[in-house]
Amino acid sequence: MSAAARIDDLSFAHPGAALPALERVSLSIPSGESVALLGPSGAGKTTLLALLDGRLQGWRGRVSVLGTAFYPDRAPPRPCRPDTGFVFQEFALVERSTVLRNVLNGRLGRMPPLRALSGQASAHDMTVVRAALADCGIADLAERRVDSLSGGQRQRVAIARCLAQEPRLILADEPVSNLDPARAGEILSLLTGAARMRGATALFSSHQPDLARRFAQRIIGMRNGRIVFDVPTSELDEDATADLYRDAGPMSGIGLRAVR
Ligand SMILES: Nc1ncnc2c1ncn2[C@@H]1O[C@H](COP(=O)(O)OP(=O)(O)OP(=O)(O)O)[C@@H](O)[C@H]1O
Repeated sequence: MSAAARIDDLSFAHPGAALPALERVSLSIPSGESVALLGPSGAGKTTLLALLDGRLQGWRGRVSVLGTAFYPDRAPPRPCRPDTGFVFQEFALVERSTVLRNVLNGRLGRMPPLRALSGQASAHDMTVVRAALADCGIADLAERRVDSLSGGQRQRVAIARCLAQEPRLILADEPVSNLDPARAGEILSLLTGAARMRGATALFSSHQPDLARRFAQRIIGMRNGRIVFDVPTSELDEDATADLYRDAGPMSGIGLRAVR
């Protein structure tokens, strides 16, 4: 199977940071699979996702995403950007705008520049947006303002916006850490199911090994900026997972963020 993303011997330190956030990382994300990134706070999960999203510069090593090589001194070429979608933990929605408008924003990267500037959606854009709303179970919320929605509904909007972009690679940074366990399962089921239906690859980070096991076909464990294991879910070892979080300190708690 071809790789949706490939990283070879990559190291990266955030500007001004004393220690590298990623150290000698090599991995390959198989095309069409759902893959989970596990690891305590500060392990480097967010940094790895930002790298694959083309937002980091100044790294050492080799990176290619969906067959396009990235370079450490420049942003990825514009035409390949809409192929990667990102779902943020904090949703990153326009709160005072409607659900429909937010999901339509996912189409902007697919529109010709002039149409994107004027926000004029084509009939095809609307068809894709309506399908994304329906797949995420929020068609009936289309005209509601985002600031009137619950956390679970907001995350559905964020996923619908990402799907409207028609990405081939979906990156999600702790997409369920703000949700209760039942909602968290629903949202991960939605995210990985929608990716599968579209033949897209999904890579999501999580602090919850049980959810990673349920929804990922492959699990990558990280600690201190390094990959500790990278295995099919069926081969995930309980002890290896426990070791990942052992003595990780108070920063490893679910939902806690590293100090930036
Ligand atoms: N903007 C930044 N500037 C300096 N250091 C940073 C920055 N962002 C992250 N770091 C550091 O890089 C390391 C990796 O952080 P990262 O956020 O990638 O970890 P994480 O595994 O995603 O953690 P969490 O689970 O808390 O989100 C940490 O030591 C963190 O403090």
